[in-house]
Amino acid sequence: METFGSRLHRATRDRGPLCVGIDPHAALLTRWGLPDDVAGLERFALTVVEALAERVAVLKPQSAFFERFGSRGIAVLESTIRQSREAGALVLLDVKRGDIGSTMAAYASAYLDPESSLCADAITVSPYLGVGSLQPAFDMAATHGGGVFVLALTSNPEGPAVQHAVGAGGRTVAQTVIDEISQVNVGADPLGSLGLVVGATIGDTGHDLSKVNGPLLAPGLGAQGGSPADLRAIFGESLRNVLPSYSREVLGAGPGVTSLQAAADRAVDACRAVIG
Ligand SMILES: O=c1ccn([C@@H]2O[C@H](COP(=O)(O)O)[C@@H](O)[C@H]2O)c(=O)[nH]1
Repeated sequence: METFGSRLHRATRDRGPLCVGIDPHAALLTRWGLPDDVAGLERFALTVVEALAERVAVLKPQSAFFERFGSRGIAVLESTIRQSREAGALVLLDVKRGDIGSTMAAYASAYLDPESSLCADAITVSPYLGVGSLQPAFDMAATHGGGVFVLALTSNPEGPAVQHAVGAGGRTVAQTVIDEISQVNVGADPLGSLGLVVGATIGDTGHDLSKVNGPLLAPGLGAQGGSPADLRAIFGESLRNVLPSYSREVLGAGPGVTSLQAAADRAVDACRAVIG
């Protein structure tokens, strides 16, 4: 079985280093001329899939925008995941789960077990209950060739108050998360399957990402003010492992399929110019 790290490495080599978020904001539905209801949600999500799933390496549905429509929104999320994967994109479900280990095992079944209708290639998780509490998700990912992206240095301005706090050992909370994930990825080739989320807006914080040997998801590009040029200062020599992520910047080009494709092409070209 091919690991997620290997599949992601191949996808970004073949399609370019780009993740596009599927974030059906109410404002975007309106801008696309769609109703803010389940029918609008479905049209929006499946238009993005039609435009981009055969084109970009990774699609990242934001679960919150589907959950807000209840069970019918979840049904749209299921079909969005399934159709994206069938068309060849890797699906990173941005769901930011994190809980005590026994509950985490249920989340892992929901999102990383191929038997589940919500199974994605990878998910985002929060390490706030301790990186060790995420072990059931790491185990499920390893068993089925999935991936897990752990929040480390998030793109929002509130993040540093927690993530830059220094613990008893003199390391920041974020560096502790980075180091624990780095240990799991030791020796993985070409890339580990455990990734980190490091925002494109954070600037040079002095955190050491050099040993991660796993994918570094960089949200915050475009709408939040980050640009591909900012990635160099944040990631330094780890730049080759960065997966830049845009949502509103690309989605704002819709509803036309060709306009969405052109926006994604512009984004991947800008990222390639920095990452290679
Ligand atoms: O640190 C983080 C972690 C996740 N996100 C998510 O990425 C997208 C960003 O959307 P844009 O429209 O490109 O701003 C969104 O789903 C966030 O929940 C993040 O922004 N920062």
